Amino acid sequence: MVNHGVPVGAMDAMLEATRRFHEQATEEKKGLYSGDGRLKVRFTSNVPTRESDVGCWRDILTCVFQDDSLDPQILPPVCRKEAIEYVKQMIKLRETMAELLSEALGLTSDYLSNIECMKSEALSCLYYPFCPQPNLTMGNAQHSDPTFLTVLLQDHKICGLQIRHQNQLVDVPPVHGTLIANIGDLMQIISNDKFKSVEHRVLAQPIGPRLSVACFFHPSTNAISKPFGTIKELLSEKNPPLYREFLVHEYIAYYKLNYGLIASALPHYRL
Ligand SMILES: O=C(O)CCC(=O)C(=O)O
Ligand SMILES: [Fe+2]
Repeated sequence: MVNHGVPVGAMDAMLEATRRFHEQATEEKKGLYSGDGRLKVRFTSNVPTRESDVGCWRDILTCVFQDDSLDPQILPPVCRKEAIEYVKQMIKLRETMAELLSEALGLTSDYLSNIECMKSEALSCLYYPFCPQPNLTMGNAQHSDPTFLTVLLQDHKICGLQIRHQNQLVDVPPVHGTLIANIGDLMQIISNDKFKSVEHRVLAQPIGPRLSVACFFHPSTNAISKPFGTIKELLSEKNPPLYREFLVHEYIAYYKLNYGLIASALPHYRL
């Protein structure tokens, strides 16, 4: 868990703003309801569209800050100020994390920043309502994130998040004022398995609502159009690439198509 100076006030305000958005009347939210992943701001709910889809017990407000920016006017007024401030803090944290992760890989500290693999943020403001039959569903099916890095802010009153550790699912009890940094699949690929993405899930529960805000870091517009592959500097005769090159949007499309059916798209890209 890390917190490099993100004010606790900005974190609490973001969770409260998430609650405010979701607890509005349906009339207020329905204009943003859409399954069109190209929209920068959209509201989605638990509606599987195919028979094989896994439905999850939660609603999501997604706000995409492509290249670190988003027109404030399209953000819902009930959470506009808080989301802008929170993303500002996430960008600062991203800069620190990019340096630390570059150095941990034995690269120059500006390496990950230069390849712009985390230069955009998709803020996912999650609301898991009270569930009357929690044994029949999940809050979030088991998965690893198809991102480079995820910074997760979770409700400090209600548990539910579990990660897979040594083949067992273990609870991650929330601690007020802390954030969780999860390596995503795409970082695992470019680091040639030096960093490992973490599988996790969220239980549906007979208490609620549980709130969380995930900040998914993905590439800049410039970087996202080209294929990514293992960082060349990490390769040698003894360390051949373990994965084939990938286009980020293809990776995400494969992940979405199989959400809930497989935990990770990594094996699909393994050489
Ligand atoms: O709500 C949480 O704590 C986790 C959410 C999550 O894993 C995701 O949205 O990818
Ligand atoms: Fe996740």
